[in-house]
Amino acid sequence: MAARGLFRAVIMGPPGSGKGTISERIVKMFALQHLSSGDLLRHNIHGKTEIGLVAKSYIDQGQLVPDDVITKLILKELNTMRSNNWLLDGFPRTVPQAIALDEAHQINSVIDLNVPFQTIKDRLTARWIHPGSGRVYNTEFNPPKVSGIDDITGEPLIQREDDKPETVTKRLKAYEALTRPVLEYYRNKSVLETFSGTETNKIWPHVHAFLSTKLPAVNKE
Ligand SMILES: Nc1nc2c(ncn2[C@@H]2O[C@H](COP(=O)(O)OP(=O)(O)O)[C@@H](O)[C@H]2O)c(=O)[nH]1
Ligand SMILES: Nc1ncnc2c1ncn2[C@@H]1O[C@H](COP(=O)(O)OP(=O)(O)O)[C@@H](O)[C@H]1O
Repeated sequence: MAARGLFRAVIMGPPGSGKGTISERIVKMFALQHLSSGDLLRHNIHGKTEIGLVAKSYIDQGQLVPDDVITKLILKELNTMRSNNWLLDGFPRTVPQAIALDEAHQINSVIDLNVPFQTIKDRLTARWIHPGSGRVYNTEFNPPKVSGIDDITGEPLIQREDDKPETVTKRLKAYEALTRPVLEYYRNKSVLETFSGTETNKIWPHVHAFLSTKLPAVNKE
């Protein structure tokens, strides 16, 4: 249960708040292993697994995947990461998920990205991803070197089906109803650290400073 000496963190925030972007920086700087529930689900959809087929119908509608499906998937994956420091991105998103996670692992810190909804809506329509790695780009904020092409592999980028404006609105509603209570859950456990702002480059130094008090950096900025 409590893994002594290991650092286990969760990054939360509404869709488009910068979880993927900030996770990439954290992983580079602090060498945590990153597990993104959205990336894992998209791999399953791409591979046409049973879970992928179930998940796709919910994701395309802007709804959360059922708790039992995602919880089983994530806990199984975390079992392969027992000796690592890790950063969980996109899970838990409901209170039952948070309770199930607590029963299996002790969480040291929850990083909450508090970004206004209007800022988010504008960002998501400009988001492009490399489906193989989960690398994320934005035509305005961090464009790829060559339009439509991943910087590292040279493979094509795609736009996510669920980044259409009407689906984004549904995802933000699901966040309000189901995910916001998770913040309260972690606040009561005194592990919640909230970072507010509208720009990742302004939020990042604060996240970096916070994590520096918990972990040694392995890279310079
Ligand atoms: N304009 C702008 N775009 C950003 C900023 N930070 C991240 N993005 C982009 O916004 C989109 C959502 O960010 P992402 O990290 O995928 O958020 P997530 O959905 O919380 O994982 C991506 O296209 C990012 O490249 C920012 O400060 N300004
Ligand atoms: N913990 C989870 N519980 C339920 N559904 C999830 C979870 N994580 C991801 N999903 C599903 O996958 C979709 C995409 O997730 P993700 O890539 O994390 O989105 P974003 O980064 O934009 O917040 C979500 O809208 C939801 O349908």
